[in-house]
Parts: sequence; C-alpha cells; structure tokens
Amino acid sequence: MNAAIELGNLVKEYETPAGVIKALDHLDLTVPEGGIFGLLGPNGAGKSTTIEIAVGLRKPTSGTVNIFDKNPQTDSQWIHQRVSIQPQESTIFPQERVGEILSFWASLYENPRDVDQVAKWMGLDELLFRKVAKLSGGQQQRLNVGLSVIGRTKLAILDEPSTGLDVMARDDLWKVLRFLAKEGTTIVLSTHDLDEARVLCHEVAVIDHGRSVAQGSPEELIKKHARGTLISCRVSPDGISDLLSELRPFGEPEVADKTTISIRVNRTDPVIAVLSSNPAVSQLHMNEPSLYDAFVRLTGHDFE
Ligand SMILES: Nc1ncnc2c1ncn2[C@@H]1O[C@H](COP(=O)(O)OP(=O)(O)OP(=O)(O)O)[C@@H](O)[C@H]1O
Repeated sequence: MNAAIELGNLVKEYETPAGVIKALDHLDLTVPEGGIFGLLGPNGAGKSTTIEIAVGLRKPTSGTVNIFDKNPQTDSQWIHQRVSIQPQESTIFPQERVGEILSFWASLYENPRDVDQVAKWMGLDELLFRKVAKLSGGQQQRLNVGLSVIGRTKLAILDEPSTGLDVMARDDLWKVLRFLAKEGTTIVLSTHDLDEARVLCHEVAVIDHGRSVAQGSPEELIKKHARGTLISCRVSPDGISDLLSELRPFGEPEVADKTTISIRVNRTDPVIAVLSSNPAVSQLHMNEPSLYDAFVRLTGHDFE
C-alpha cells in the first residue's frame, strides 16, 4: 500500500525563554493512502506539530518527512495542489462574505470543487452572503472544514473538525468525510474525541508525549490493548459472599460500597447467566471495552 505521509524518527524542539520544549520525540508515523486516519492524543501530545511538519509549515529539528514521496520543504508547489489543511481561523477575513472566501480559496487550486456544492455539504448554502464576523462559532468551524475540502486535494488534513458542532452538524460532517474518503481523498483528522475516532476512522495512531505509541484500526487497538467488558451490578448485602464465590471462576470480582460488585471479563455470556439467575442481584450494567481504555493502558495515564 502506498503511503500518503511517512514520518521517520522526527524530533522537534521549540526554543522558548523558559528552555527547550521537546514536542516530538523520535516520532514514526505512516499514514496509508485512502481512508480516514485519526491522530489521537491529549492536549500537548504533539499532533499539531506533527501535522505542521508533515505539510511543510514547520521544519523538524531532525528526522525525515515524505508526503506522497515528496519532500514538503523542496516540493511545496506540488504539495500545495494536492494537500489541504484546515485553517484554524477563518475570522482572519472577518469582513468578507462566506461565498467570497470559498470562491477565493477555490481559486488557489487547479481543479477545485464547486462552491455551491461545498456550501451545501457544510450547511452554509443559506449563508453565502453573510460576513464571516457574523457567523456563530459552529458556522465558522463548518466554513473552516469547507475550505479544507474545496481544493479537491488528494489529502485533506483536519484539526478537530467537529469541535463546536451540534450533533446534527457533526453527523452531516461525518457523512461528507465518508463520502470524500469513498471518492478517494485521504483524510487525516486530529481529534480528542475517541468515540468519533472509533466510528469514523479506518486507522488511528495514538500520540503521547511526542511519540506514536500505537497504530492500527480502532477495533484492533481495543482488542489488543483494552481490558475486557466491565460488568457491574447491585447486590443485597446478604447475597454478596455467595455471589463472589460464583463469580471467581470467571475473573476477579471486586466489591465497592458494600453493595456493588464488578468484574471484568472477555466472555460476558456465562457471567450474565450467573447474575441474571441470582435473586440478590439488581441493576446490571455493562461497559464494553473502549478506545479510551486502550489509550489508558497504552500510555499509563488518563486522556486529559
Ligand atoms: N510554537 C511553539 N513554541 C513553543 N512550544 C510549542 C509551540 N507549539 C507547540 N508547543 C509545545 O509543544 C508541545 C506539543 O504541542 P502541539 O500543539 O503539537 O500538541 P497537540 O497535540 O496538537 O495539542 P492540542 O491538542 O492542545 O492542540 C506542547 O508542549 C506545546 O506547548
């Protein structure tokens, strides 16, 4: 499979008055061509620095960068026509109208998409004559995403695209991203939202402290790194000791607050059978293995 982005042993150090900050610490990353790829990591993990170096906006301190086998530092014109990046702030043009900005952005590309089509995708078709300064936060965000896809580039890089969107707008955005991926655009999105990554991304890389600590499909990472399903229930105090004995063959049940028992298991059916036939048990809950749990197990800390 061809790679859209290949980063090898990347180091990035920022010199600051307070000292050197190592934002990337020998980071390796390969983004395959096609599909939706997620960069997952908490604040300060190094996602934006990675993206900025990949597209040539920043130079690495050391390491190699290839984007469609080109070097962003020397092939910038070639890359500009094939790679788009979501602007963080469309409010740099506060007095321009939505339609004007979309048209201007489209004019920077050789084979752009139709402005009306993109406006419709992003729910901006009724707002083409509105000044950017008058847009709500969510509308500005939709404009930012619209700008990143209007160039019909081979690769579109989006930074937290669903931030500030309501659930309906987010669902519409996901439809557009899936459509673009199906059409052949490679999409990279940086996100804090692990549920979004799970439903949308074909593959993800977990970035932590400037390194890529794991890469694979969300389901692969969950299978490999997350613990099993957490089953918990309420138990009347006189039933606790018998229930603990019944559960021990399946794992290590734990008691909390003297009335709650929880157990983590890979196979849920036998445990559910035990719990549902026990009259002392009520309020059964199941927490499926999650990308969040995989993240915590991979990094040893919370996703904060
Ligand atoms: N221009 C800069 N000058 C100095 N330090 C920087 C600069 N840009 C980023 N950093 C630092 O580098 C580290 C990585 O930051 P980066 O913005 O790449 O992370 P991120 O994963 O994108 O975070 P977020 O999700 O908050 O955007 C952080 O410690 C950050 O404070």
